[in-house]
Amino acid sequence: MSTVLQARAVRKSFGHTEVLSGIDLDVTSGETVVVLGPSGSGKSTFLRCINLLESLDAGRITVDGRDVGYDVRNGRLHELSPNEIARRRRDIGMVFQQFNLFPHMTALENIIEAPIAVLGEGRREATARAVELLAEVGLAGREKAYPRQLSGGQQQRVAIARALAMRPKLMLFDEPTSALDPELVGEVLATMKRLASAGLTMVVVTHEISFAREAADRVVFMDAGQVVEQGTPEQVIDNPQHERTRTFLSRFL
Ligand SMILES: Nc1ncnc2c1ncn2[C@@H]1O[C@H](COP(=O)(O)OP(=O)(O)OP(=O)(O)O)[C@@H](O)[C@H]1O
Repeated sequence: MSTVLQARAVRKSFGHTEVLSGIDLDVTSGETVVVLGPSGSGKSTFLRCINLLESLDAGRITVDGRDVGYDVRNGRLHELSPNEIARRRRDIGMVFQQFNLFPHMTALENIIEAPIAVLGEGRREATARAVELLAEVGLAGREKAYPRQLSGGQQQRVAIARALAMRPKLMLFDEPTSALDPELVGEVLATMKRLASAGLTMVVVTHEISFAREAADRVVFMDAGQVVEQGTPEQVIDNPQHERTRTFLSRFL
């Protein structure tokens, strides 16, 4: 299996506070990795570093062998041109807590916008793919719906389809269900489980332990900017080796 994501000794501080204290993580093609950890442990910051929304202070991140989070020449993200950032980000899809759909565009328009503008796909091709993707996320026939006409769970599934339309090599999910009403969480998790089973390479930050148990190939437990332990869901969730993992998990029992 080829390595899609490789993070090495990733460090990041905000002011004097070190939020990531040397993260190493490899994700192979087709793998679903769920990152668990207490609030403030650095999970979102790590995803944001992968997706060039934050610069690294030290370390290296590659996606599909290409440096993404760090300009090796000078180590400074803000010196990359917007075009260079867009180019490096192209292989990475990200789904946020808030769906961030364009409110004045239909579901279909939201999905086809970037493939046409960024990948240079033709409208016909992009539209055909968007129709397929909407079906894949359980929203067949909702092409013409505007975000306000959709539930939060449906909007989040459009956001997932929009990210998939860019044909990413890696998908990042940052607490994709935490802004949803409880009754809408299941439909989003079911979509994500289907994508995981279909072989999408995914890193998912979530507090949904049931999702980790059912969909993860590997669970990574982070605390205080470090990977404390990782392994299969059975290893990490059912037989945690570290006190910090046990304390965290005890909240969900
Ligand atoms: N842009 C920023 N400037 C300053 N501090 C930040 C910034 N972004 C994050 N932090 C701090 O970094 C720490 C880690 O935040 P992060 O969001 O990565 O944690 P998390 O594990 O994802 O938490 P949660 O589960 O609550 O989302 C927190 O103390 C947060 O306040």
